[in-house]
Amino acid sequence: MLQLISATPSPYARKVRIALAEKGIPFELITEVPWNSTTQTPRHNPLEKLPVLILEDGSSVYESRYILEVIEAMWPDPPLLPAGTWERLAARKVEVIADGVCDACVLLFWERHRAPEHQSQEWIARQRRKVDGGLRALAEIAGTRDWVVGDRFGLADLCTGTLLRYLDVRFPEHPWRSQYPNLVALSARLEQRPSFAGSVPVPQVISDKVV
Ligand SMILES: N[C@@H](CCC(=O)N[C@@H](CS(=O)(=O)O)C(=O)NCC(=O)O)C(=O)O
Repeated sequence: MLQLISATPSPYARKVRIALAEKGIPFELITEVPWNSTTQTPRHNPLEKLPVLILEDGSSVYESRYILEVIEAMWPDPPLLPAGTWERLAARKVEVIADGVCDACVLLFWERHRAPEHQSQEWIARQRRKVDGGLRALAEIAGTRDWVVGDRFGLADLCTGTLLRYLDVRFPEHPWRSQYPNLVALSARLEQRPSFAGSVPVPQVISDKVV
């Protein structure tokens, strides 16, 4: 059976969990804390990051964007990408923005884990700008349409939804809910999907010293 190495707060792993669930593909969920020395992740990804999709032949696929491409190629129906070239590229651009905001959140999270005297306020401000700028761009793209790109659920919704709920876990004080009512409505709609309801992110316990 397919296996997915995941972590409870991971927005990147949630992207894959949702994609597999939307396509009805059964898989074994292996929940890890990649920050602890006990993690198995490095055995399957030389970059030591999850998510990692372990295929039936034991080979491993990593990097969420690439994992989703492999899933789309192996199990094309229902498609998560629009058929038209430019709509497909528009969905990929939304993934770039959403992943970039998640990346900035991760950097912010770890900077704040440093002792106060070692935290760089300039670095924190820089990551915060990326989060704010990315959210602004996503709110503009999403508008008040039912779906972020195209006329049905797809990759752009999957990435935007996972990012928004991740903010609640890693950046709960961010005012996006008061800034972007259209994103609040989109998130609420997406979280009602069984694929989202079955993969709600929660914080994890990190026992090792990471930074
Ligand atoms: N670009 C990667 C990012 C994956 C990533 O950063 N994963 C984190 C876990 S989480 O932040 O998603 O919860 C990780 O494994 N980090 C371990 C490490 O960076 O060594 C993807 O999209 O898959």
